[in-house]
This record gives sequence, structure tokens and C-alpha cells, in this order.
Amino acid sequence: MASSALISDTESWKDLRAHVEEINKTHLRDLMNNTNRCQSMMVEFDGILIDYSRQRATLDTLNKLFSLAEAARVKEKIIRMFNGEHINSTENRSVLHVALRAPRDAVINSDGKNVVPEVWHVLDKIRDFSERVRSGAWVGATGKTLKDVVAVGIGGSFLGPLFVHTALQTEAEASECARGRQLRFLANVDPIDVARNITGLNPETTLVVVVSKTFTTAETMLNARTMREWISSALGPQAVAKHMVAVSTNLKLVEQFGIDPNNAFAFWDWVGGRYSVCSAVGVLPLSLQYGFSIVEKFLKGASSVDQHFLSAPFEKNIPVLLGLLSVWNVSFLGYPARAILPYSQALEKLAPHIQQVSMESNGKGVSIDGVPLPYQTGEIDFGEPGTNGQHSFYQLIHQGRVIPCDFIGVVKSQQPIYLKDEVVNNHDELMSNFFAQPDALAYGKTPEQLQKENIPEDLVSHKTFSGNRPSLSILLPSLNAYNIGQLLAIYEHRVAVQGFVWCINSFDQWGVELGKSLATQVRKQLHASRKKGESVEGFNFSTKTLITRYLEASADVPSDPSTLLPNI
Ligand SMILES: O=P(O)(O)OC[C@H]1O[C@H](O)[C@H](O)[C@@H](O)[C@@H]1O
Repeated sequence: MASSALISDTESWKDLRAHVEEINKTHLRDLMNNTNRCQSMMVEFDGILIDYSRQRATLDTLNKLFSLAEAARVKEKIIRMFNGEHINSTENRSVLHVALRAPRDAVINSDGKNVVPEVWHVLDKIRDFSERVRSGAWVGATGKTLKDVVAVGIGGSFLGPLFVHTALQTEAEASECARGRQLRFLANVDPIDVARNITGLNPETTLVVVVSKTFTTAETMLNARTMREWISSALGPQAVAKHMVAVSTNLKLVEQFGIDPNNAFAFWDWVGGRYSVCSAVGVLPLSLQYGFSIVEKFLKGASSVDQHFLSAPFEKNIPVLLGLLSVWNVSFLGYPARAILPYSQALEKLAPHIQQVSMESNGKGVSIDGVPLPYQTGEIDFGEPGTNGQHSFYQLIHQGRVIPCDFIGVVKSQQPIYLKDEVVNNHDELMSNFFAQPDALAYGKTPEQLQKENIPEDLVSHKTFSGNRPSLSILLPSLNAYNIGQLLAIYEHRVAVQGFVWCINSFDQWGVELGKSLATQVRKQLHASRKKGESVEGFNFSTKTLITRYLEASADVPSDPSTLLPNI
């Protein structure tokens, strides 16, 4: 395919378009009867079992998707990514989050230089620092051990670490290592988030980790200044050196902020924000909370999937298969959304994290060459743990819109409970739902079945389930640091595969800029109005009216305030 030609102009794409008609003649009820088909639609790697037999696809569909992958040069693009080529062309950068979890002796080049030694240099520094803090060798300004950590950051500097932290919190080994310690995340610029984070914390025993790739993100920098004030107003300005450290690619700005460069943990421009949880962004706060050896297991799990992604043939390659099936659902079957439904409360922050990984990566309108696309890219991701979601939005999934679902289950619970005299144990109860929901979606319930059950005629249509609703099931052996790393890497690479097929740049995010610059204009206005009483100018009627109302109704806000921090 010539670089400016669109993937939708290829024969493979057109073939899949035509194939939809064939698939529309099938029903999952019947497809599921074909054991050979179902058997070929299971794939296993490193303890993880994926069952995609409930996708609205046949083996023929898969072959056609493999042809599409070939037309889109997916294999070549994967290799180019691992080789450190500048596949993020609009920012002229490599995309090398795989190097963050590569073994110490691996060689991964960016711009002719092996980056793995730098990665391990920072990892070793984190191991050393986190051990000193955890052991009490590094203490706060008043000599007390720092047992609590507030990680200040937003977007990719927040969601991945929050996901992993939430998943580890109830894991036996990790929770033992975290005994007596707390890790909190301050993300939103809303002062309420500051209040929530500092409530119950003592500055004397708190370490603040400012996490920002750029060190310019408005929200993070204001929150960092707020936390600096919280520390210095309680302990004096000299305490900042002992109570604040940073993670960034911009070490110059870290120093300007007043953080000792020795206490700054670097990462690199070849790590995208939403792919940065395996850099110091996640590794530092998580190591402070759980110890480096737990976090190293997480990195190993991700690395295992990296190797699989690079080397497994496409028919057995989990991220490739899942990525291609997502493209099938979005671009051919026309399903714009995807539900991420982990049957594990520990995975409650998976969906919010994948929302950024997937939607910021693939929500694009032009090809990587800048050509407007005649097809939609990306999907609308949302999700909640089961069974909570079942009592909330599943109604729509069963009888309303068709939303392909990812069901994620775990064989061994992190926290088993057995009650004498119960029919099943608590985890089996949860898993009963995990196994039942995909079949309910796939098979549905026909009017004939309802009539046999003597359902009153006027209720038959209400109680009918059309079925034929696709899902896939991911079964993890357990949920420890290693498995969490595997799961993360599967989703990261799946998103990349989708972007490779759609021929977009999944690694830039220009769409977040416009809102930021308009906020700058509003910020200037609020400042001028509050300080100098200037009237609101330069906005459309609607925005002007709203801002004016806001200012008038909050006229009691002091124009030259003295410092006020939350006090709850
Ligand atoms: O880590 P930072 O530089 O503070 O960036 C935080 C976030 O900022 C923006 O919203 C970007 O779109 C995100 O991709 C990024 O993760």
C-alpha cells in the first residue's frame, strides 16, 4: 500500500465489507454449536486463556482480518516500533515503552543508542531510594519515617499507577509489603481533591512525588505548588528537599521548581504519557508503597507479553487477535463502543486507565500521513467491575444497543472467603456471573422459549433477548503483580494494533491542545476581572454570560488573598 493510500481502498478492506453480509446471516447461537470453530477461537499464553468464540466472526473472518493486517503492514509496524524507529512521526519520536520493562541485558535502540542501560540506571536508583524511605534510612525534616506518599499527577501520570495500585492493594504479598503505608493520588486541579488527599495526613510523615512528563501541565503544577505550601507552612521551606521528589523528562524544570535534581527520577520522550506506568511514573510511587521487588514482577509480566507480541504468529498472538477483532467490530460491524468488564474489584481502575490508553491513542480523524479518514477510528471505552455493572448498565447491553464486551475473570481470588453452609464460596458466586453473562449475550432468549414458559403474551416481546451480542472472555490464573503486568501489556499492544490497521498515529494527542489554550484565555480573564475589576471581553455571548455570572456570584472571593489551605 502506498503511504498516502487509504487502508479502506484496499481489496482486503473491501472484502471484509462484503463479508459483513455473510456474517449478518449467522447468529452466535448457531456459531457456538460449531465446536471446531470454538476450539480454534481459544488462545493461551503464559497462563492466560482468551476465548473469542463469542465474536461475530467465523474462521473465514479471521483469515480476512489477517489479510487486512498484511495490507496495513502490521508486522512491519510492530518491528519498527521495537526497533525504535520514529513511528510517532508528528512528534518525531520513537515509541519504546517496551524498553521500560526489558531485561537488563536486552538491547533496544533509539537514535542509535541502546536505551536499556539508562532504563536500568533509573530503576536501580528507584530501588535504592524506595528502600531507604521504606526502611527509615531517609527521614523527613523532623526525623520521622515517611510512611505516606501523595503522588501528584494527571492523565498518563496518574491513571496507570492508580490502576496498578488498586489492583495490588488486596494482593496477599503486596499488601503485606505495604503494611503501615499509604499511597494516595492527587490528580484533579479541583481543590476538593487536595482536601481529600491531605485529610488525615501529617506533613512530617508524608512524601510528595510530583509526576509530570512535561512538568508544565497546569493542573499538576498548581497541585504541586499547593503541596509545597502544605509542607513548608507546617515544617518550613527547607523541609521541601526532604519531602518532595519528582518524576519527569524535564529535569531542568524540576530543578527550577525547587526539587533537588538528585531526587528527580528521569524518563524519556520516547515514552508516551499513557504508556508510562512502567517508567518511574509508576515504578517510583508503587515501589515506595510495595517495595521494588513487587514492582519488578509487574514489569516482568508486561515484558513477557511484549516478547509474545513481537514473536508469536498472528494466529496465536493475543494483542494482534484482539486488536483485529476490535477493528472488525468498529469498522465493519459498526459497533462504536466497547465495555471493559472485569469480574474482580481489584481491577476497578482498569477501565479508566484503558479509556486513556485507547481513546487518546486511537481517537483520530486523519491518517498518519494527514489524510482525512472516510472511516471512524477508536472506540468509546467504558466499564465497571462485575457484578456491579450488571445492576447498572447491562440492561442496555442485553436489550438495547450492541456493545462488544471484554469479560475478564480470575481463577484464584486475591481474597477468598468460604462460609459454612453456603452453596458456593464467594468467589465462585462472582465467577458464576462471569461465565453466565457472555452466553446470555450470545444466545439471548427467543419468543418461542418464552411461550413454552407460559409467559403472558403481552410480556413476550419485553422479555425477549435478541442475543447475537459479541464478547470475549479473558481468564487470568490469578491477580498478582505479574498478571497485572501481562494484562496491561495486552491492552497497550491491542490498541497499537488497531492504530496500525487504521493507519493512524496512535502515539500523539493533538486533540487535547485546543481546550488547554482556551482555558489560558479564561484564566487571564478571571485574573484581570478579580484583580482589576475588568469586564469580560473577547468571548462569545454564551461564554461571556456564564463567566460574568460566575464572577458576580462569587464576588466575595478575595482579590488579594493570603494563603488558605483546606481544613477538614
Ligand atoms: O505527564 P504530563 O506531562 O503532566 O501530562 C499529563 C497528561 O497531559 C495531557 O492531558 C496529555 O494529553 C496526556 O497524555 C498526559 O498524560
